[in-house]
Amino acid sequence: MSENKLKLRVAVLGAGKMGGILLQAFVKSGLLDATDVTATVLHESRTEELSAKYGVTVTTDNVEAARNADVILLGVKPMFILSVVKQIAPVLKPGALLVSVAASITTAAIEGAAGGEVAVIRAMPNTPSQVLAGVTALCAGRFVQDEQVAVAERLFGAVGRTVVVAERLMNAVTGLSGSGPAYVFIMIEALAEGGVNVGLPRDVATVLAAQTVEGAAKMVLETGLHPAALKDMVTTPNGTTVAGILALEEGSLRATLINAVKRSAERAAELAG
Ligand SMILES: NC(=O)C1=CN([C@@H]2O[C@H](COP(=O)(O)OP(=O)(O)OC[C@H]3O[C@@H](n4cnc5c(N)ncnc54)[C@H](OP(=O)(O)O)[C@@H]3O)[C@@H](O)[C@H]2O)C=CC1
Ligand SMILES: O=C(O)[C@@H]1CCC=N1
Repeated sequence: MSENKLKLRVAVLGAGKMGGILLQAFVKSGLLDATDVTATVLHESRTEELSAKYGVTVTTDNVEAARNADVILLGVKPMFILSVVKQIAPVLKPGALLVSVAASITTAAIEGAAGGEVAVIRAMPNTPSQVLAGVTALCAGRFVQDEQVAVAERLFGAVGRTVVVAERLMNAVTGLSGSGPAYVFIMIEALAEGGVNVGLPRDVATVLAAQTVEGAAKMVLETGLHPAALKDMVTTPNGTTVAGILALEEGSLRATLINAVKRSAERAAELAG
């Protein structure tokens, strides 16, 4: 594993839900040593508990955390990101790479806040990174070298899949895979509820629902077949599945999911201000 390590110092500024998941996953995947990672949060009262939880130093001092870092992962909410970048700009090492996971905020806005020719990569990861099954879209700002894109691909590649997209597509990515785990959790919860409704114990129903979602997703990714072709393989003429599909169509599941992605992407565009 050690030959696969990334020997870089990483500061995670804003180790909340997404930042915390990523830093733990980078260490869990073996890519980073915990000793090479520092993290910050806003509230001093949380630092001790989070240091113990994450196994890395956690403080409230963004400037000290950023000072020696090769990669600075910005995990604060979109509305705070530019003020954090302005705060750390004076201490950035030459060649330091800023990686923002904030929805909506452009690389140009972050470059502007940094006040110079700073390398900025915008990333949109998702929470399944916690179990190394995430997917992250990346796009590079104007001052990013190819090797820095490769570093970001190694970081996020260690916790799932990566895709590189044009920056104008990042809000669309946010609407699909950034927010998407929440939609799927709701679907799993609802499928399990359906199982309970027809007599299954809840724990069994939840395992059946979650494993069915994982298995179906794997078939799409591993066979390369169109999802509709895989759906047809399940659907026996005059059988049970087509009866269930009729209920889905009556409930407009497709239109509802299409709308969910659209509304989330629109909200990402709105948050950019
Ligand atoms: N949650 C998700 O699934 C995803 C989130 N994102 C992006 O990740 C970012 C964070 O979202 P999320 O993790 O959900 O939110 P959280 O509120 O869980 O995390 C934000 C963290 O930032 C910390 N923070 C706030 N201000 C500062 C500051 N000035 N300096 C240092 N740390 C600070 C907070 O500290 P404290 O804990 O003390 O309050 C908190 O830990 C957002 O920009 C979001 O768009 C991207 C992809 C997916
Ligand atoms: O809800 C949000 O704004 C963040 C961005 C993508 C997922 N969570």
